Amino acid sequence: MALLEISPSYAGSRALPPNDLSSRPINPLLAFKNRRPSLPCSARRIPRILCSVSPNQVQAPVLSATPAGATIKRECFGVFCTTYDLKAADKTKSWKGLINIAVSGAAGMISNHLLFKLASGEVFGPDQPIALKLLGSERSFQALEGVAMELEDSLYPLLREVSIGKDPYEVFQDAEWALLIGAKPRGPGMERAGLLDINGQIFAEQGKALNDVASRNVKVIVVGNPCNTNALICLKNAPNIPAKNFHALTRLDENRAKCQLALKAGVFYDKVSNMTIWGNHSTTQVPDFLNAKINGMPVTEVITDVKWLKEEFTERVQKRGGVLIQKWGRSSAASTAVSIVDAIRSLITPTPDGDWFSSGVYSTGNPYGIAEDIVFSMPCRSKGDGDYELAKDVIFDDYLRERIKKTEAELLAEKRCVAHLTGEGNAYCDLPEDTMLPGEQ
Ligand SMILES: NC(=O)c1ccc[n+]([C@@H]2O[C@H](COP(=O)([O-])OP(=O)(O)OC[C@H]3O[C@@H](n4cnc5c(N)ncnc54)[C@H](O)[C@@H]3O)[C@@H](O)[C@H]2O)c1
Repeated sequence: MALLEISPSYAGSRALPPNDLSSRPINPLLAFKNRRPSLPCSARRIPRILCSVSPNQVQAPVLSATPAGATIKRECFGVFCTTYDLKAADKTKSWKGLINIAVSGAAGMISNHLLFKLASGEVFGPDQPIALKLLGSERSFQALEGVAMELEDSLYPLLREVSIGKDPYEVFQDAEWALLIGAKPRGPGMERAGLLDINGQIFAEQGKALNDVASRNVKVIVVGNPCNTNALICLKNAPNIPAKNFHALTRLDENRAKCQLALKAGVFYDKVSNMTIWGNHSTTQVPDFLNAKINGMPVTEVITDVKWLKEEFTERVQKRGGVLIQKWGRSSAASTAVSIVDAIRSLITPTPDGDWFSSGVYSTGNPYGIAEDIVFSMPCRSKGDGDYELAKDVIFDDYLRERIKKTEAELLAEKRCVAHLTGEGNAYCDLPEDTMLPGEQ
Protein backbone atom coordinates (compact mmCIF):
# COMPACT_ATOMS: atom_id res chain seq x y z
CA MET A 1 0.00 0.00 0.00
CA ALA A 2 1.26 3.42 -0.84
CA LEU A 3 0.16 6.94 -0.23
CA LEU A 4 -0.72 9.00 -3.33
CA GLU A 5 1.83 7.78 -5.78
CA ILE A 6 2.42 9.85 -8.88
CA SER A 7 0.70 8.56 -11.98
CA PRO A 8 2.87 9.56 -14.97
CA SER A 9 0.04 9.11 -17.46
CA TYR A 10 -1.43 12.45 -16.39
CA ALA A 11 1.67 14.48 -17.07
CA GLY A 12 0.81 17.03 -19.76
CA SER A 13 3.28 17.52 -22.60
CA ARG A 14 2.63 21.22 -23.17
CA ALA A 15 4.53 23.78 -21.14
CA LEU A 16 2.43 25.33 -18.41
CA PRO A 17 1.83 29.07 -18.37
CA PRO A 18 3.64 30.86 -15.54
CA ASN A 19 0.46 31.43 -13.57
CA ASP A 20 -0.67 27.83 -13.76
CA LEU A 21 -2.00 26.17 -10.61
CA SER A 22 1.36 24.58 -9.88
CA SER A 23 2.99 27.96 -9.31
CA ARG A 24 0.24 29.28 -7.09
CA PRO A 25 0.01 28.79 -3.32
CA ILE A 26 -1.26 25.46 -2.11
CA ASN A 27 -4.99 25.42 -1.48
CA PRO A 28 -5.30 25.67 2.32
CA LEU A 29 -8.23 23.27 2.22
CA LEU A 30 -6.06 20.65 0.68
CA ALA A 31 -3.21 21.32 3.07
CA PHE A 32 -5.67 20.81 5.92
CA LYS A 33 -6.92 17.56 4.47
CA ASN A 34 -3.43 16.32 3.99
CA ARG A 35 -2.71 16.70 7.70
CA ARG A 36 -5.46 14.22 8.46
CA PRO A 37 -4.44 10.68 9.29
CA SER A 38 -4.66 8.15 6.50
CA LEU A 39 -7.91 6.16 6.70
CA PRO A 40 -8.77 2.89 5.04
CA CYS A 41 -10.82 3.92 2.00
CA SER A 42 -13.52 1.34 2.68
CA ALA A 43 -14.36 3.16 5.90
CA ARG A 44 -15.86 6.05 3.98
CA ARG A 45 -19.09 6.31 1.96
CA ILE A 46 -17.78 8.15 -1.08
CA PRO A 47 -14.17 8.75 -0.21
CA ARG A 48 -12.50 11.82 -1.53
CA ILE A 49 -10.01 12.56 1.20
CA LEU A 50 -6.54 11.26 1.63
CA CYS A 51 -6.43 7.52 2.21
CA SER A 52 -4.30 4.48 1.60
CA VAL A 53 -4.24 3.24 -1.98
CA SER A 54 -5.09 -0.35 -2.80
CA PRO A 55 -5.22 -1.93 -6.27
CA ASN A 56 -8.98 -1.22 -6.35
CA GLN A 57 -8.53 2.49 -6.08
CA VAL A 58 -8.31 5.21 -8.65
CA GLN A 59 -5.08 7.07 -8.28
CA ALA A 60 -5.06 10.85 -8.07
CA PRO A 61 -3.52 12.24 -11.24
CA VAL A 62 -0.05 13.73 -11.46
CA LEU A 63 0.95 15.87 -8.54
CA SER A 64 3.41 18.68 -8.54
CA ALA A 65 3.81 20.10 -5.04
CA THR A 66 4.30 18.41 -1.70
CA PRO A 67 2.43 19.86 1.28
CA ALA A 68 2.80 17.83 4.44
CA GLY A 69 4.36 14.94 2.60
CA ALA A 70 1.63 14.43 -0.01
CA THR A 71 1.70 15.45 -3.63
CA ILE A 72 -0.81 17.57 -5.59
CA LYS A 73 -2.05 17.06 -9.12
CA ARG A 74 -0.78 19.84 -11.30
CA GLU A 75 -4.00 20.70 -13.10
CA CYS A 76 -6.57 19.63 -10.51
CA PHE A 77 -8.41 21.70 -7.94
CA GLY A 78 -8.41 21.32 -4.15
CA VAL A 79 -10.10 18.24 -2.80
CA PHE A 80 -10.29 16.77 -6.30
CA CYS A 81 -6.52 16.33 -6.19
CA THR A 82 -6.74 13.60 -3.59
CA THR A 83 -7.26 9.98 -4.38
CA TYR A 84 -10.63 8.27 -4.34
CA ASP A 85 -11.87 4.76 -4.31
CA LEU A 86 -14.42 3.75 -6.92
CA LYS A 87 -14.98 0.35 -5.33
CA ALA A 88 -15.31 1.47 -1.75
CA ALA A 89 -19.05 1.98 -1.87
CA ASP A 90 -21.31 -0.72 -3.26
CA LYS A 91 -23.07 1.87 -5.36
CA THR A 92 -20.01 2.68 -7.42
CA LYS A 93 -19.62 -0.90 -8.63
CA SER A 94 -22.34 -0.33 -11.21
CA TRP A 95 -21.02 3.05 -12.30
CA LYS A 96 -19.99 3.70 -15.86
CA GLY A 97 -16.48 4.87 -16.80
CA LEU A 98 -15.59 8.48 -16.05
CA ILE A 99 -16.36 11.00 -18.81
CA ASN A 100 -14.52 14.27 -19.37
CA ILE A 101 -16.64 17.38 -19.80
CA ALA A 102 -14.96 20.66 -20.73
CA VAL A 103 -16.85 23.90 -20.08
CA SER A 104 -15.61 27.31 -21.23
CA GLY A 105 -16.83 30.54 -19.64
CA ALA A 106 -17.06 28.44 -16.52
CA ALA A 107 -17.08 31.46 -14.20
CA GLY A 108 -20.01 33.03 -16.01
CA MET A 109 -23.71 33.24 -15.25
CA ILE A 110 -24.87 30.31 -17.37
CA SER A 111 -22.16 27.99 -16.10
CA ASN A 112 -23.04 28.88 -12.55
CA HIS A 113 -26.28 26.99 -13.07
CA LEU A 114 -25.04 24.39 -15.51
CA LEU A 115 -22.05 23.02 -13.60
CA PHE A 116 -24.16 22.04 -10.62
CA LYS A 117 -26.66 20.27 -12.84
CA LEU A 118 -23.84 18.34 -14.48
CA ALA A 119 -22.29 17.40 -11.14
CA SER A 120 -25.61 16.31 -9.62
CA GLY A 121 -26.12 13.56 -12.21
CA GLU A 122 -29.28 15.04 -13.67
CA VAL A 123 -27.70 15.33 -17.11
CA PHE A 124 -25.71 12.14 -17.69
CA GLY A 125 -27.45 9.95 -15.14
CA PRO A 126 -27.02 8.76 -11.54
CA ASP A 127 -24.46 6.08 -12.52
CA GLN A 128 -22.19 8.32 -14.60
CA PRO A 129 -19.17 9.79 -12.79
CA ILE A 130 -17.78 12.89 -14.43
CA ALA A 131 -14.64 15.01 -14.59
CA LEU A 132 -15.18 18.75 -15.11
CA LYS A 133 -12.49 20.68 -16.98
CA LEU A 134 -13.19 24.35 -16.58
CA LEU A 135 -11.83 27.02 -18.89
CA GLY A 136 -11.76 30.63 -17.78
CA SER A 137 -10.35 33.81 -19.20
CA GLU A 138 -7.53 35.91 -17.77
CA ARG A 139 -10.10 38.20 -16.14
CA SER A 140 -12.34 35.49 -14.74
CA PHE A 141 -9.70 33.16 -13.33
CA GLN A 142 -10.09 34.14 -9.71
CA ALA A 143 -13.86 33.80 -9.99
CA LEU A 144 -13.26 30.37 -11.50
CA GLU A 145 -11.41 29.33 -8.37
CA GLY A 146 -14.49 30.41 -6.41
CA VAL A 147 -16.70 28.26 -8.63
CA ALA A 148 -14.40 25.28 -8.08
CA MET A 149 -14.58 25.86 -4.31
CA GLU A 150 -18.37 25.77 -4.47
CA LEU A 151 -18.16 22.49 -6.37
CA GLU A 152 -15.86 21.13 -3.65
CA ASP A 153 -18.28 22.16 -0.93
CA SER A 154 -21.22 20.51 -2.69
CA LEU A 155 -19.85 16.97 -2.05
CA TYR A 156 -21.33 15.54 -5.24
CA PRO A 157 -20.60 11.78 -5.28
CA LEU A 158 -20.46 11.64 -9.09
CA LEU A 159 -18.03 14.53 -9.45
CA ARG A 160 -14.64 12.82 -9.36
CA GLU A 161 -12.32 15.41 -10.85
CA VAL A 162 -12.30 19.17 -11.31
CA SER A 163 -9.53 21.07 -13.03
CA ILE A 164 -9.37 24.73 -13.95
CA GLY A 165 -7.21 26.56 -16.45
CA LYS A 166 -6.84 29.34 -18.99
CA ASP A 167 -5.23 27.38 -21.80
CA PRO A 168 -7.70 25.48 -24.00
CA TYR A 169 -4.91 23.13 -25.11
CA GLU A 170 -4.69 21.89 -21.53
CA VAL A 171 -8.30 22.14 -20.46
CA PHE A 172 -9.70 20.37 -23.54
CA GLN A 173 -7.34 17.38 -23.19
CA ASP A 174 -9.38 14.18 -23.84
CA ALA A 175 -12.68 16.10 -23.59
CA GLU A 176 -15.64 13.98 -24.67
CA TRP A 177 -18.06 16.89 -24.38
CA ALA A 178 -17.10 20.54 -24.88
CA LEU A 179 -19.68 23.10 -23.80
CA LEU A 180 -18.37 26.36 -25.19
CA ILE A 181 -20.12 29.13 -23.30
CA GLY A 182 -17.39 31.73 -22.77
CA ALA A 183 -17.62 34.75 -25.08
CA LYS A 184 -17.44 38.51 -24.90
CA PRO A 185 -20.74 40.39 -24.77
CA ARG A 186 -21.45 43.06 -27.39
CA GLY A 187 -20.28 46.34 -25.89
CA PRO A 188 -21.97 49.74 -26.40
CA GLY A 189 -21.65 50.88 -29.99
CA MET A 190 -20.12 47.61 -31.18
CA GLU A 191 -21.35 46.50 -34.60
CA ARG A 192 -22.40 42.88 -35.06
CA ALA A 193 -19.42 42.56 -37.43
CA GLY A 194 -17.12 43.57 -34.55
CA LEU A 195 -18.72 40.99 -32.27
CA LEU A 196 -18.30 38.33 -34.96
CA ASP A 197 -14.61 39.10 -35.23
CA ILE A 198 -13.79 39.35 -31.54
CA ASN A 199 -15.65 36.20 -30.54
CA GLY A 200 -14.74 34.41 -33.75
CA GLN A 201 -11.10 34.60 -32.74
CA ILE A 202 -11.90 32.85 -29.45
CA PHE A 203 -13.69 30.05 -31.28
CA ALA A 204 -10.97 29.68 -33.91
CA GLU A 205 -8.44 29.09 -31.16
CA GLN A 206 -10.72 26.75 -29.27
CA GLY A 207 -11.45 24.78 -32.47
CA LYS A 208 -7.71 24.31 -33.00
CA ALA A 209 -7.27 23.19 -29.41
CA LEU A 210 -10.12 20.68 -29.69
CA ASN A 211 -8.59 19.40 -32.92
CA ASP A 212 -5.26 18.84 -31.20
CA VAL A 213 -6.17 17.44 -27.80
CA ALA A 214 -9.85 16.47 -27.42
CA SER A 215 -11.33 13.02 -27.93
CA ARG A 216 -11.74 12.33 -31.68
CA ASN A 217 -15.45 11.91 -31.05
CA VAL A 218 -15.94 14.97 -28.84
CA LYS A 219 -19.41 16.49 -29.02
CA VAL A 220 -19.27 20.27 -29.05
CA ILE A 221 -22.15 22.58 -28.11
CA VAL A 222 -21.45 26.25 -28.83
CA VAL A 223 -23.46 28.63 -26.66
CA GLY A 224 -21.36 31.82 -26.79
CA ASN A 225 -22.84 34.26 -29.28
CA PRO A 226 -23.14 34.62 -32.22
CA CYS A 227 -23.36 30.88 -31.65
CA ASN A 228 -24.11 29.61 -35.18
CA THR A 229 -21.17 31.36 -36.79
CA ASN A 230 -18.93 30.67 -33.79
CA ALA A 231 -19.76 26.96 -34.23
CA LEU A 232 -18.90 27.22 -37.94
CA ILE A 233 -15.55 28.84 -37.11
CA CYS A 234 -14.87 26.22 -34.47
CA LEU A 235 -15.55 23.25 -36.76
CA LYS A 236 -13.53 24.75 -39.62
CA ASN A 237 -10.56 24.97 -37.28
CA ALA A 238 -11.00 21.35 -36.18
CA PRO A 239 -10.72 19.38 -39.42
CA ASN A 240 -9.93 16.11 -37.62
CA ILE A 241 -13.22 16.12 -35.73
CA PRO A 242 -16.39 15.31 -37.72
CA ALA A 243 -18.31 18.50 -38.58
CA LYS A 244 -21.44 16.65 -37.49
CA ASN A 245 -20.20 16.74 -33.89
CA PHE A 246 -20.63 20.53 -33.64
CA HIS A 247 -23.85 22.15 -32.48
CA ALA A 248 -24.99 25.73 -31.92
CA LEU A 249 -27.48 26.03 -29.07
CA THR A 250 -30.98 26.90 -30.29
CA ARG A 251 -32.74 24.77 -27.71
CA LEU A 252 -33.62 27.75 -25.55
CA ASP A 253 -35.50 29.22 -28.53
CA GLU A 254 -37.29 25.90 -29.01
CA ASN A 255 -38.30 25.81 -25.35
CA ARG A 256 -39.54 29.39 -25.52
CA ALA A 257 -41.59 28.60 -28.62
CA LYS A 258 -43.18 25.55 -26.97
CA CYS A 259 -44.10 27.63 -23.95
CA GLN A 260 -45.81 30.32 -26.06
CA LEU A 261 -47.83 27.78 -28.05
CA ALA A 262 -48.88 26.01 -24.86
CA LEU A 263 -49.97 29.31 -23.34
CA LYS A 264 -52.08 30.21 -26.36
CA ALA A 265 -53.66 26.76 -26.63
CA GLY A 266 -54.29 26.51 -22.88
CA VAL A 267 -52.38 23.25 -22.50
CA PHE A 268 -49.36 22.27 -20.45
CA TYR A 269 -46.14 22.61 -22.41
CA ASP A 270 -45.40 18.89 -22.48
CA LYS A 271 -48.22 18.59 -25.01
CA VAL A 272 -46.25 20.55 -27.63
CA SER A 273 -43.95 18.50 -29.89
CA ASN A 274 -42.10 18.72 -33.22
CA MET A 275 -41.01 22.28 -32.53
CA THR A 276 -38.36 23.43 -34.97
CA ILE A 277 -36.34 26.60 -34.78
CA TRP A 278 -34.90 27.18 -38.24
CA GLY A 279 -31.71 29.13 -38.89
CA ASN A 280 -29.78 31.59 -36.82
CA HIS A 281 -29.91 32.20 -33.06
CA SER A 282 -30.81 35.81 -33.76
CA THR A 283 -33.99 37.79 -34.33
CA THR A 284 -34.22 36.29 -37.84
CA GLN A 285 -34.78 32.80 -36.38
CA VAL A 286 -37.92 31.02 -37.56
CA PRO A 287 -40.07 29.26 -34.96
CA ASP A 288 -41.96 26.79 -37.16
CA PHE A 289 -45.66 26.54 -36.28
CA LEU A 290 -46.45 24.71 -39.54
CA ASN A 291 -44.78 21.46 -38.45
CA ALA A 292 -45.25 21.78 -34.69
CA LYS A 293 -47.96 19.73 -32.95
CA ILE A 294 -50.14 20.08 -29.89
CA ASN A 295 -51.46 16.81 -28.48
CA GLY A 296 -50.30 15.18 -31.73
CA MET A 297 -52.39 17.54 -33.91
CA PRO A 298 -50.98 20.24 -36.21
CA VAL A 299 -50.72 23.53 -34.32
CA THR A 300 -52.64 25.27 -37.10
CA GLU A 301 -55.65 23.04 -36.34
CA VAL A 302 -55.52 23.81 -32.62
CA ILE A 303 -54.67 27.52 -32.88
CA THR A 304 -56.64 28.82 -35.83
CA ASP A 305 -55.59 32.45 -35.40
CA VAL A 306 -53.04 32.48 -38.24
CA LYS A 307 -52.35 36.20 -37.80
CA TRP A 308 -51.30 35.53 -34.19
CA LEU A 309 -49.05 32.66 -35.29
CA LYS A 310 -47.38 34.63 -38.07
CA GLU A 311 -46.95 37.90 -36.26
CA GLU A 312 -47.25 37.74 -32.50
CA PHE A 313 -45.97 34.23 -31.82
CA THR A 314 -43.00 34.55 -34.14
CA GLU A 315 -41.93 37.92 -32.80
CA ARG A 316 -42.50 36.90 -29.19
CA VAL A 317 -40.10 33.99 -29.53
CA GLN A 318 -37.56 36.03 -31.49
CA LYS A 319 -37.55 38.81 -28.89
CA ARG A 320 -38.15 36.84 -25.70
CA GLY A 321 -34.53 37.27 -24.58
CA GLY A 322 -34.74 41.06 -24.88
CA VAL A 323 -37.97 41.26 -22.88
CA LEU A 324 -36.38 39.09 -20.20
CA ILE A 325 -33.40 41.45 -19.95
CA GLN A 326 -35.80 44.37 -19.44
CA LYS A 327 -37.49 42.58 -16.53
CA TRP A 328 -34.55 40.77 -14.96
CA GLY A 329 -31.80 43.20 -15.77
CA ARG A 330 -29.51 40.50 -17.13
CA SER A 331 -29.43 37.90 -19.84
CA SER A 332 -31.16 34.56 -19.33
CA ALA A 333 -28.83 32.22 -17.50
CA ALA A 334 -30.89 29.61 -15.64
CA SER A 335 -33.18 28.80 -18.57
CA THR A 336 -30.16 28.74 -20.89
CA ALA A 337 -28.45 26.21 -18.61
CA VAL A 338 -31.64 24.13 -18.60
CA SER A 339 -31.72 24.24 -22.39
CA ILE A 340 -28.09 23.06 -22.57
CA VAL A 341 -29.09 20.12 -20.38
CA ASP A 342 -32.02 19.46 -22.73
CA ALA A 343 -29.70 19.64 -25.75
CA ILE A 344 -27.29 17.09 -24.24
CA ARG A 345 -30.08 14.78 -23.13
CA SER A 346 -31.59 14.88 -26.60
CA LEU A 347 -28.34 13.47 -27.96
CA ILE A 348 -27.88 10.75 -25.34
CA THR A 349 -31.45 9.46 -25.15
CA PRO A 350 -33.49 8.16 -28.09
CA THR A 351 -35.89 10.77 -29.49
CA PRO A 352 -39.51 9.72 -28.88
CA ASP A 353 -41.19 8.25 -31.97
CA GLY A 354 -42.41 10.90 -34.37
CA ASP A 355 -40.87 13.79 -32.44
CA TRP A 356 -37.68 15.80 -32.99
CA PHE A 357 -35.61 18.56 -31.41
CA SER A 358 -33.87 21.66 -32.76
CA SER A 359 -30.14 22.15 -32.95
CA GLY A 360 -27.84 24.36 -35.00
CA VAL A 361 -25.95 21.81 -37.09
CA TYR A 362 -23.67 21.74 -40.11
CA SER A 363 -25.92 22.21 -43.14
CA THR A 364 -23.93 20.34 -45.79
CA GLY A 365 -26.02 17.44 -47.15
CA ASN A 366 -29.32 18.67 -45.66
CA PRO A 367 -32.50 17.52 -47.46
CA TYR A 368 -34.36 20.86 -47.15
CA GLY A 369 -32.59 22.89 -49.83
CA ILE A 370 -30.86 25.10 -47.27
CA ALA A 371 -27.48 26.52 -48.31
CA GLU A 372 -24.55 24.22 -47.56
CA ASP A 373 -21.54 24.93 -45.37
CA ILE A 374 -23.18 26.99 -42.64
CA VAL A 375 -24.43 26.09 -39.15
CA PHE A 376 -28.21 26.24 -39.35
CA SER A 377 -30.81 25.21 -36.80
CA MET A 378 -32.86 22.30 -38.09
CA PRO A 379 -35.04 19.42 -36.78
CA CYS A 380 -32.94 16.49 -35.54
CA ARG A 381 -33.58 13.01 -34.20
CA SER A 382 -31.17 10.87 -32.19
CA LYS A 383 -30.86 7.18 -31.37
CA GLY A 384 -29.31 8.26 -28.07
CA ASP A 385 -25.75 7.51 -29.14
CA GLY A 386 -24.61 11.15 -29.18
CA ASP A 387 -25.22 11.39 -32.91
CA TYR A 388 -28.28 12.67 -34.80
CA GLU A 389 -30.01 12.54 -38.17
CA LEU A 390 -32.15 15.23 -39.74
CA ALA A 391 -35.91 14.74 -39.59
CA LYS A 392 -37.47 13.70 -42.89
CA ASP A 393 -41.22 14.23 -42.54
CA VAL A 394 -41.13 18.03 -42.66
CA ILE A 395 -43.45 20.21 -44.75
CA PHE A 396 -42.93 23.74 -46.10
CA ASP A 397 -45.21 26.49 -47.35
CA ASP A 398 -44.38 29.83 -48.97
CA TYR A 399 -44.39 31.69 -45.64
CA LEU A 400 -41.94 29.24 -44.05
CA ARG A 401 -39.68 29.20 -47.12
CA GLU A 402 -39.57 32.99 -47.25
CA ARG A 403 -38.66 33.27 -43.56
CA ILE A 404 -36.01 30.56 -43.88
CA LYS A 405 -34.44 32.45 -46.81
CA LYS A 406 -34.05 35.54 -44.63
CA THR A 407 -32.25 33.79 -41.78
CA GLU A 408 -30.17 31.85 -44.34
CA ALA A 409 -29.10 35.12 -45.98
CA GLU A 410 -28.01 36.44 -42.60
CA LEU A 411 -25.90 33.35 -41.87
CA LEU A 412 -24.29 33.45 -45.31
CA ALA A 413 -23.39 37.10 -44.70
CA GLU A 414 -21.99 36.26 -41.26
CA LYS A 415 -19.90 33.57 -42.90
CA ARG A 416 -18.43 36.09 -45.36
CA CYS A 417 -17.58 38.33 -42.37
CA VAL A 418 -15.43 35.63 -40.78
CA ALA A 419 -13.76 34.19 -43.87
CA HIS A 420 -10.40 35.16 -42.35
CA LEU A 421 -11.16 32.84 -39.42
CA THR A 422 -12.43 29.84 -41.39
CA GLY A 423 -9.49 29.67 -43.80
CA GLU A 424 -11.58 30.89 -46.74
CA GLY A 425 -9.69 34.04 -47.67
CA ASN A 426 -10.42 37.68 -46.95
CA ALA A 427 -13.43 38.67 -44.96
CA TYR A 428 -16.07 40.81 -46.64
CA CYS A 429 -18.75 42.09 -44.33
CA ASP A 430 -22.11 42.96 -45.92
CA LEU A 431 -24.57 41.97 -43.23
CA PRO A 432 -28.10 42.56 -44.57
CA GLU A 433 -28.97 44.57 -41.47
CA ASP A 434 -27.52 44.86 -38.00
CA THR A 435 -29.80 42.23 -36.50
CA MET A 436 -29.80 41.55 -32.82
CA LEU A 437 -29.07 38.52 -30.77
CA PRO A 438 -32.28 37.49 -29.00
CA GLY A 439 -31.02 38.93 -25.72
CA GLU A 440 -30.02 42.33 -27.10
CA GLN A 441 -32.02 45.52 -27.23
N1 LIG B 1 -27.26 30.31 -27.53
C1 LIG B 1 -28.06 30.72 -26.58
O1 LIG B 1 -29.23 30.33 -26.51
C2 LIG B 1 -27.60 31.71 -25.55
C3 LIG B 1 -28.46 32.11 -24.52
C4 LIG B 1 -27.99 33.01 -23.56
C5 LIG B 1 -26.69 33.49 -23.64
N2 LIG B 1 -25.89 33.08 -24.67
C6 LIG B 1 -24.50 33.54 -24.78
O2 LIG B 1 -23.71 32.79 -23.87
C7 LIG B 1 -22.53 33.55 -23.58
C8 LIG B 1 -22.25 33.52 -22.09
O3 LIG B 1 -23.33 34.08 -21.37
P1 LIG B 1 -23.19 34.33 -19.79
O4 LIG B 1 -24.48 34.96 -19.36
O5 LIG B 1 -22.73 33.11 -19.10
O6 LIG B 1 -22.06 35.44 -19.80
P2 LIG B 1 -21.08 35.89 -18.63
O7 LIG B 1 -20.50 37.20 -19.08
O8 LIG B 1 -21.73 35.79 -17.29
O9 LIG B 1 -19.95 34.77 -18.67
C9 LIG B 1 -19.06 34.63 -19.73
C10 LIG B 1 -17.76 34.17 -19.13
O10 LIG B 1 -16.90 33.80 -20.18
C11 LIG B 1 -15.60 34.24 -19.86
N3 LIG B 1 -14.81 34.29 -21.09
C12 LIG B 1 -14.70 35.29 -21.99
N4 LIG B 1 -13.84 34.92 -22.95
C13 LIG B 1 -13.41 33.67 -22.66
C14 LIG B 1 -12.51 32.78 -23.26
N5 LIG B 1 -11.85 33.10 -24.38
N6 LIG B 1 -12.32 31.58 -22.69
C15 LIG B 1 -12.97 31.25 -21.57
N7 LIG B 1 -13.81 32.06 -20.93
C16 LIG B 1 -14.04 33.26 -21.48
C17 LIG B 1 -15.83 35.59 -19.21
O11 LIG B 1 -14.74 36.01 -18.44
C18 LIG B 1 -17.05 35.27 -18.34
O12 LIG B 1 -16.67 34.73 -17.09
C19 LIG B 1 -22.77 34.94 -24.16
O13 LIG B 1 -22.11 35.02 -25.41
C20 LIG B 1 -24.27 34.96 -24.38
O14 LIG B 1 -24.63 35.87 -25.41
C21 LIG B 1 -26.32 32.20 -25.61
